[in-house]
Amino acid sequence: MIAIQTENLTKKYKERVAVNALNLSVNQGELFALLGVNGAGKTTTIKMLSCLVKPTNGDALVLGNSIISDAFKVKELINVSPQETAIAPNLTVRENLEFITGIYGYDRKDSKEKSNEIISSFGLSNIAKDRAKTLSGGWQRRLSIAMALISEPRLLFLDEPTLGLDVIARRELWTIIKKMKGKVTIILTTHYLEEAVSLSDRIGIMTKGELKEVGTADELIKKTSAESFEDAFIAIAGEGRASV
Ligand SMILES: Nc1ncnc2c1ncn2[C@@H]1O[C@H](COP(=O)(O)OP(=O)(O)OP(=O)(O)O)[C@@H](O)[C@H]1O
Repeated sequence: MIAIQTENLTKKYKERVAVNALNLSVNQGELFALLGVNGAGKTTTIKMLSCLVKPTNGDALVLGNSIISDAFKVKELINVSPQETAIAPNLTVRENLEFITGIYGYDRKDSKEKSNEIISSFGLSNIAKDRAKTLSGGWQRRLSIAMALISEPRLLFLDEPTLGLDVIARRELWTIIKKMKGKVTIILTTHYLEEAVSLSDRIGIMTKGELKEVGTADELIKKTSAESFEDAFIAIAGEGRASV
């Protein structure tokens, strides 16, 4: 089953083409990493697929629903864990989770049950009573991803989930993300190449708004006759690098 199928998906900001006729297919249950240098069009792609930005041309089907004509349905099926965490700093960890269950209409009993389930699966028990603002960056990201899963999305966008985290916090989040694999389709954007290699089933590399290559890390290495994934990435994405 296909989770995402884009058809010439395009976004222009005045004369600037942010995403150019993107044709991408992502399978259900897949963890797909979308890579590219700054300005390649990753965030714009995610914004269109999550119905935050309207395409200029083309369309995309998310679990069979058009992001243009069925945006309401698409929004019910997806969730986004944004780059900037979406937590309320003055609420405790549990209150943050219960705030979201409230938004999704859980009654008090179900809300408690759902929050307990998430607290347990995300290892948040010891900090459940702590205010979110007192948590380290890694734990805030973990809470933010946990909150995005409350609506039980079939498709989850993780936009640079480990940006700025230390190596240990990053590895801990990888473990959390690996546990989610297969249960929910995940689109991950990251600038950490080893993160994409470690977590993803397939990788798509964007350059100047276009999808240049798609494949497993090994396939991309072979295709470019590179010695490492980093070399393969540079060979594919390097031409899109704006001069500084
Ligand atoms: N709201 C906007 N108005 C005008 N131009 C925009 C807007 N959003 C993005 N762009 C432009 O579209 C292009 C793609 O940007 P986008 O943010 O999608 O890239 P990205 O791959 O996510 O980059 P990064 O890795 O830096 O987050 C860039 O040239 C950017 O300047």
